Amino acid sequence: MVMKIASPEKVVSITEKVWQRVYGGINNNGYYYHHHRKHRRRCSYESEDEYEVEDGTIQLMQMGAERSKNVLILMSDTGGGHRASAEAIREAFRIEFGDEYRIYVKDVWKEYTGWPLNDMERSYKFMVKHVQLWKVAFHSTSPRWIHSSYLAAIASYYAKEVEAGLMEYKPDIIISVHPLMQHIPLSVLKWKSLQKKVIFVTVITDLNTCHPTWFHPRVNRCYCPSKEVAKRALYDGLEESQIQVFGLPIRPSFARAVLSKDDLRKELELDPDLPAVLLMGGGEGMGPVKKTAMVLGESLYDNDQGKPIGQLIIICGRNKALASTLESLEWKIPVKVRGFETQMEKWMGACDCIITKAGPGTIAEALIRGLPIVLNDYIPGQEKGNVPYVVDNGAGVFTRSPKETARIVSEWFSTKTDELKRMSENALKLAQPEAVFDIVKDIHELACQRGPLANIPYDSTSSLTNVI
Ligand SMILES: CCCCC/C=C\C/C=C\CCCCCCCC(=O)OC[C@H](CO[C@@H]1O[C@H](CO)[C@H](O)[C@H](O)[C@H]1O)OC(=O)CCCCCCC/C=C\C/C=C\CCCCC
Ligand SMILES: O=c1ccn([C@@H]2O[C@H](COP(=O)(O)OP(=O)(O)O)[C@@H](O)[C@H]2O)c(=O)[nH]1
Repeated sequence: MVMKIASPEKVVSITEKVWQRVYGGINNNGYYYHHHRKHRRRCSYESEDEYEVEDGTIQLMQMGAERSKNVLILMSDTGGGHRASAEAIREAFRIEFGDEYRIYVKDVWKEYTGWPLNDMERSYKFMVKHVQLWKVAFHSTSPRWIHSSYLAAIASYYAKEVEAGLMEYKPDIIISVHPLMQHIPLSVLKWKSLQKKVIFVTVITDLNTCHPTWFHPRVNRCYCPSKEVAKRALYDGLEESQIQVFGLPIRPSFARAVLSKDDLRKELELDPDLPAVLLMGGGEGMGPVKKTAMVLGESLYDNDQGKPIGQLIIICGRNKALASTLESLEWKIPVKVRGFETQMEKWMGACDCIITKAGPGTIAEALIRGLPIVLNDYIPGQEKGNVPYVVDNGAGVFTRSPKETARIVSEWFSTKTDELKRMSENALKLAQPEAVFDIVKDIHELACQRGPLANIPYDSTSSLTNVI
């Protein structure tokens, strides 16, 4: 590309200003712009004419266009699914766009605000342990006037803190992967007149019966993992143009890695021949894991032949008490007890079926690996609809009874191998491994449509109040 530049001195001084504004100085390599053109997907709004320096303004805009865009992903560790989706998005951005985007995954509430926002993990754990309490909280906050007024009050109370938290990362794009992270940041952006400058999208991580706090009419996009969720979004007042249905974002290691079961079993030190069932309960090791493990320990042992017909892998997530209890037990069959695992794709890839509570992340991952699913529990509200999603599509069964669970798995491993195979095929039909890539590409399109990066007036002190 040929650029028409008024004078080198002028370019350097303007460039310095831009870099100072954006990063607080010139970049390390002394590069200004179009040094990263190798990437095929860069926004294509640059043209020869646009580089012509009529005045400083155009030049400033183009420099801005060539810096990395800052993407802030808002999440909270209420369960393991929001972080898993946030990490999936970060990784997909890296794979697709290299250093064109700089990604921050943050729980801004926890870092910057006070009670109750900074304590959601604990409150959520407490409420789902007392499941009736959660049920009441979920359903009583569903009407829009209730949650909107509640969240508006919190937004005004913590406006300064939220503003500081958001501005710290100077986001060009904000992605929320949490149901309680639409209203408050969007209110703050509105108050600061930044709504037209910062792209705000929601990536919903519930497959069906999600809470209406996910749907905010002022988002640029709302990515729904299923048609059912998209219908709810429309019903709640979002426009069709705001909605995209790609699937639930799952870590690219699930979608892209080619894994051989034999190799994985060797690597994970599992029995190479015995069919394997994976038992888990989300990131927190919730649900009837212990009881189910104990019954399975008996039913996967063939007393007549005096040998096991299957092996059991139990992933307890962050539930350390569960892991240590299970480790202390004696087993007749091969059993592996693990804590929080970071390479879930390997454990799932080594197994033949899975038993889990109806967590959307685990379900979507299991579908990609073609694992038939026994759902043994669900959290009322947001996880309830995941049960028909799996069962009606023939990818699994639901039972709360550990005995029934053990019977089903024993049959899958002995007399009903055909059923196991059929369900595995149905699971693969439902899987959407490319969803996370479709989502980041669509966000990239939005960024391109927005044109060269706006000079968002983020001040290095991280508070906007000084500059607007
Ligand atoms: C007028 C009477 C009102 C009575 C309300 C009673 C109490 C209010 C207290 C709490 C509000 C509860 C919020 C309900 C909306 C939650 C929306 C939702 O779907 O949340 C789900 C997430 C967890 O994510 C899910 O995890 C699952 C697995 O575990 C699974 O992965 C699923 O896919 C995920 O979506 O829940 C939360 O994050 C809940 C956080 C709980 C915060 C409690 C804070 C309590 C104190 C005050 C409330 C402050 C802010 C909330 C504002 C509530 C307004 C909606
Ligand atoms: O040891 C573990 C246990 C769980 N997970 C991941 O945590 C997420 C759990 O999300 P889900 O929506 O199933 O349930 P939640 O934990 O939110 O209740 C899934 O991506 C799991 O693969 C993980 O990475 N390591």
